Amino acid sequence: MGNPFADGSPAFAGEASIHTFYSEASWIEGAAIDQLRQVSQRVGVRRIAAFPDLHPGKYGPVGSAILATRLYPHLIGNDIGCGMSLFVLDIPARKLRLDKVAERLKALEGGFEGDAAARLTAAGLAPDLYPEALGTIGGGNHFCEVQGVESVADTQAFAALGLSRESTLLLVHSGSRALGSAVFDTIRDATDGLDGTHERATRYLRAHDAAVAWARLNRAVIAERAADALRTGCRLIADVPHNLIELHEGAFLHRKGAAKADIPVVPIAGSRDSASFLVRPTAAREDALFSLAHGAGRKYDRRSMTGRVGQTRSEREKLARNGSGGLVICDDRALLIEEAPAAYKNPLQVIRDLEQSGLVTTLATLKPLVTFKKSSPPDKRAEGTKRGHEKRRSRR
Ligand SMILES: Nc1nc2c(ncn2[C@@H]2O[C@H](COP(=O)(O)O)[C@@H](O)[C@H]2O)c(=O)[nH]1
Ligand SMILES: [Mn+2]
Repeated sequence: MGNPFADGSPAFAGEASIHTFYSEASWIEGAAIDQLRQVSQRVGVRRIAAFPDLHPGKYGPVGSAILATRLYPHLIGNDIGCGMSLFVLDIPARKLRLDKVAERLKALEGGFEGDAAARLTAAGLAPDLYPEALGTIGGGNHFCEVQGVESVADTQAFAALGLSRESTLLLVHSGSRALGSAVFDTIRDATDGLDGTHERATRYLRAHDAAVAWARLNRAVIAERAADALRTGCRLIADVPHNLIELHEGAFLHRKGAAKADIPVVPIAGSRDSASFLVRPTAAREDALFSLAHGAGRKYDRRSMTGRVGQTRSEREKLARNGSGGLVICDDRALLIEEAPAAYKNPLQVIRDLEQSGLVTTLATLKPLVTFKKSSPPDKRAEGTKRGHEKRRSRR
């Protein structure tokens, strides 16, 4: 894999500088580098930071932060506000029986039975803003994962967060569900981006901000539901969105699969069969556009996973477990294959590159114990989304 920007120095293509934070050892697809170049040549794009989880996306590079004087909703796509929230559960890992945890987490399959409208209102959102979807994980690679602590690199900093080797963590990856898609639908024709002063841009940004807040609340409700199912409590350690737009020095900072790094600690996901990490962003890094890798990043796209793994029954059975005895709950065979650990890059290399670039120090390495992935048949998924859109449209 060619890596023309491996030294971390800016390369210029068009007007924009591209800073990369990955080494030659990282797996970077040529198609992702092509996307970086294309974005760098777009009107108003000033600076780009690209991380070791970089991979090609539908509308642009995933694993990158892009500063532009023009607004590009397509760089973010439909899952506005998607992110990772890390919680600590009020139960030590040694007390967990994984088969029981797996059984109980199946409660996440259904909808949230609490007062969604009240939760939305309390979060400053309209009570009728997709209450039916609140607290649900969604498909794709969204997940809710119970994790143990594999090792602690900075005991003091870890303890300051109220965490120890004994802790049980819960990592929730989800976004704004059908709300984000509906917001994106309103702007889908704006493939050349928008002038930020235009009224359409203002309207999009208002709806975008609501979707970001909705996604954050969604992760919190998912965590509460998981903790309830496990008959315990939970406390937030960090909520870190990785698909969003923020204002930065009068320009638009687009993060697509790039974690916000201007917060104290950031979870970086691996896969359901590899380590995830809790890191501390080192300092305000303007060159990295105050961002970090958000995960391992895809090595193979979903479609190309079919045929690569899960060919035999025993291979499929293996996919429902991880290498260290952890469990995976996913009754959708296609999803199990599309999201197999082999679909992802090596998260250790991602962390090595971030550390070597001076962007993070690692606090702890976390290991997957039970991974819950939402799985409803594809026809139901499409139906749910369509229904959501129609409902919103009729309200407008
Ligand atoms: N700990 C786990 N990490 C996972 C799992 N499935 C995917 N992943 C990681 O999350 C990011 C999310 O990517 P996004 O672009 O869709 O936001 C991905 O890069 C993987 O590293 C899992 O089951 N457990
Ligand atoms: Mn995501």
